[in-house]
Amino acid sequence: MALKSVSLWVCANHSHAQLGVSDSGSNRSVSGNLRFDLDKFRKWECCAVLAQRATTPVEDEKPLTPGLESPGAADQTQITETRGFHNDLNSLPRPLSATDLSSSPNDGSKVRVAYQGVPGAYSEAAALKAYPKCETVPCDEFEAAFKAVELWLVDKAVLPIENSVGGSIHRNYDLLLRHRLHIVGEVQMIVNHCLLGLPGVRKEELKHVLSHPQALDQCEMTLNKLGVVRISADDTAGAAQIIASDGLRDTGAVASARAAEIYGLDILAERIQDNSDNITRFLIFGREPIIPGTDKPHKTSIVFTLEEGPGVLFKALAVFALRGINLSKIESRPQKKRPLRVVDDSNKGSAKYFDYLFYIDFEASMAEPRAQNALAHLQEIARFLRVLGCYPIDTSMDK
Ligand SMILES: O=C(O)C(=O)C[C@]1(C(=O)O)C=C[C@@H](O)C=C1
Repeated sequence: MALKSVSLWVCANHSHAQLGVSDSGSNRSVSGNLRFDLDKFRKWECCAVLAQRATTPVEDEKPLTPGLESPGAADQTQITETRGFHNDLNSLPRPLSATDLSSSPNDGSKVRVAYQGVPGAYSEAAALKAYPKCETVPCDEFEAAFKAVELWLVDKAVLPIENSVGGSIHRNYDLLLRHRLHIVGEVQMIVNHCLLGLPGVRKEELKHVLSHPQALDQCEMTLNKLGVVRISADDTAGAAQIIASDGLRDTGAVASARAAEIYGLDILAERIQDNSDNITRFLIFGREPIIPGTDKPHKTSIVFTLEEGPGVLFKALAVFALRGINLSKIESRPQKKRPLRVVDDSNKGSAKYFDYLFYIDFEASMAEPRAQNALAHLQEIARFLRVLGCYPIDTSMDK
């Protein structure tokens, strides 16, 4: 079976997306129209070209069946013939559909996913929740995970963005502006912290507790009762690893039950978080935006800045209220006198000064006209506006 290199391209046009496949082996290319209104999505998401490489067994190619996308698509499909094209319908590739454009199968079996921390970190568990069969790739810092995606070392990165007790993790919002990645999904997870110690150690013997600062904050009351000194670590599982490798008998770690298993520690106490509903929301970042649908509830994340003046924020928020769009998150961050390097569409960075950055998550898909109209309206008011991503809402916690 001959393996040939196939490159897939999508080019958003005014009222639809042009989509094509070129096959370097036979030097032929096929293009067609994807019946999907990408026009406004493209404008906001800057998805002028989505490119992806695939290696496809040529014998597996299926016949081209115009009209797969929706009734009436057949009359819009064009086939461009180049050298070596033969008129055998059975050997033609089938048209790509919007679902083909997500670069991975649903179980994530071919996906490499970066996360910050070491094995056993909650971020790794979040990556496995999003892509159950993925290969997880530990990174020492958030930024390393962003770079790993940009450099094609991994396919995705899963990073924490907010916690129901600790609030937002702004560092990751800042990194989003500095890197040209897109939010392609979210994962919500109940985080049940355990107190871990070396085998045989009792919790009364502990003088110090080591963990990620967010985890220490989430267990404040329990740790106060224990009267231990808190020490910050890069991540929860990293804390467990240090205790195991350094044999620290007077030090415990706040980490997951899985970290206890991996590093051979005892679980001295379970569910030690102050709030039993301790939920962390993680975002999945990818190189290309996903094509938003309307088949399931979607969320769109944006960041914008406004001119100084009375009522400007009120006007900005009204663009959503007027269209009945629910906001699930709003956050402002002072940026005064702090230049932010923002990467533009040409991938060049420039230092910009903003008074405040406003981050909003709203519950609508960019495929919906009301969302497109709201953003068109917002752009009239905003000095800077970027769509960070449009992605399906993780409803698994609601069940
Ligand atoms: O340290 C970990 O295990 C992480 O995945 C990081 C992190 C965070 O940054 O919020 C993730 C979930 C918990 O809220 C605590 C820590």
